[in-house]
Amino acid sequence: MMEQRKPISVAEAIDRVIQHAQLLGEETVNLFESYGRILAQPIIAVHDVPHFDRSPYDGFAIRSVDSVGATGDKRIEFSVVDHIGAGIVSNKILTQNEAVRIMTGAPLPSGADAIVMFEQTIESSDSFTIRKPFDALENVSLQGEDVKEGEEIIEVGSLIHPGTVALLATFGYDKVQVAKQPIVGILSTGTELLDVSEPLAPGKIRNSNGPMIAAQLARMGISCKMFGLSADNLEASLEMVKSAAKETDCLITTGGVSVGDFDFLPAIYERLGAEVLFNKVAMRPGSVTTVAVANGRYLFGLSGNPSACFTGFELFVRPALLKMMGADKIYLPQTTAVLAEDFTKANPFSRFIRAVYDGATIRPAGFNKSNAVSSIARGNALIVLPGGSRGFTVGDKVDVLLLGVEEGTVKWLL
Ligand SMILES: Nc1nc2c(c(=O)[nH]1)N[C@H]1C(S)=C(S)[C@@H](COP(=O)(O)OP(=O)(O)OC[C@H]3O[C@@H](n4cnc5c(N)ncnc54)[C@H](O)[C@@H]3O)O[C@H]1N2
Ligand code: MOO
Ligand SMILES: [Mg+2]
Repeated sequence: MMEQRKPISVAEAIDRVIQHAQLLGEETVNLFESYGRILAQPIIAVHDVPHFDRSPYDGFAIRSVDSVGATGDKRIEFSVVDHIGAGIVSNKILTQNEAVRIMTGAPLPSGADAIVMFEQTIESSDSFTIRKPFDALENVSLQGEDVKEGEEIIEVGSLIHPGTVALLATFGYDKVQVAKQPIVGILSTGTELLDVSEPLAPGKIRNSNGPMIAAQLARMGISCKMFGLSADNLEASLEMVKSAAKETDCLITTGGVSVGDFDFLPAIYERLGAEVLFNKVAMRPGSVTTVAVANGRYLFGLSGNPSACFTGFELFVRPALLKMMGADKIYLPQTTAVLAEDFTKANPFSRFIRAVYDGATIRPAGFNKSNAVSSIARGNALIVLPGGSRGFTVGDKVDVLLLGVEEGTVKWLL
């Protein structure tokens, strides 16, 4: 008789998965290769930024005391004693009514404490006049105004994005300590599967899950080992899973996890002596998603149905891999949006609907069954409807999970 599987909630399933994440350790990479990695050391300011007082404008550096009393009728004149651009240090010490012609980014000369913009002067050959007094430190970019030495600016576990790279460069990190990345394998099971380049044949379909998961990993900056295809044969699949698992921290299989006569993953987990964390989740699609652990390695048994496979990756594989790298934000970004289309179907389980989100409203991305591939391609987000609900209509506020931000919008919205 067929085993009865007991569904657990999505939250419980995610919890069980991430509890088994083992940290992978650290490595050093070049700054130029650090984008997208997880920071393994905090960024602590090793000096003030900027580390000297500087001019934020093109103009003249003056002593503010010399500008006292300046008006439109009683302009005060300064004589220009030096001329510097960014990167040059003036060796002049300003005395009464002297000024240095100074460009944006250049250090304030000794004695100077204010900057007059070109636009605030009337210039002659070696002098200029001003029509208003300047306060001490007026128009000065002060040492440490951006960052103070010793400040912790970015925490361990942060994703390195272009701004992080700029900060690392500022402090002279040409090498960066980052978390090691997991070695992830992908094995697509199914006698019906053809390689992408093969011509269609009766009853056969091309393997779309394997390349899709490789791209989902690539979106996280993680590469993978492709173990190809495995026909539905218990002994052969068992050998492939065994040898692939040996080479990986995390092996993702697709297909063969349900209750069919040729669904061999449950038997494979048993033969491996793997601990099955769950084999039924109260969600659609992806209810048969199975996660097991053997010898400290993850075995993700994602459903063969493309939409279920996609969703299983985003909900379970993604946070597990991020946790292995010590990342601090392991879950998909969430928001709420207004439904732009009725969704009246009942939701006995939590439902994840591939959807198109435009920054305000959201609508299902077309044909939305578990076996759909077109809606994964059209969608950029997932609508999340709670189990036990039904009858959502236009205008209802719904929960949304965002899936990557590679793509922009068609229109400028502000
Ligand atoms: N009696 C029951 N039947 C089914 C149940 C159930 O509870 N009782 N669950 C259904 C649900 S829900 C899903 S989802 C599927 C899951 O099936 P498997 O994970 O075992 O996957 P397969 O049977 O191998 O394939 C399902 C489907 O997906 C296609 N497929 C498989 N691999 C790929 C691939 N790499 N690329 C593209 N498409 C793939 C495959 O041809 C099948 O059409 O089971 C239901 N049945
Ligand atoms: O696991 Mo199935 O995707 O619930 O449709
Ligand atoms: Mg099956």
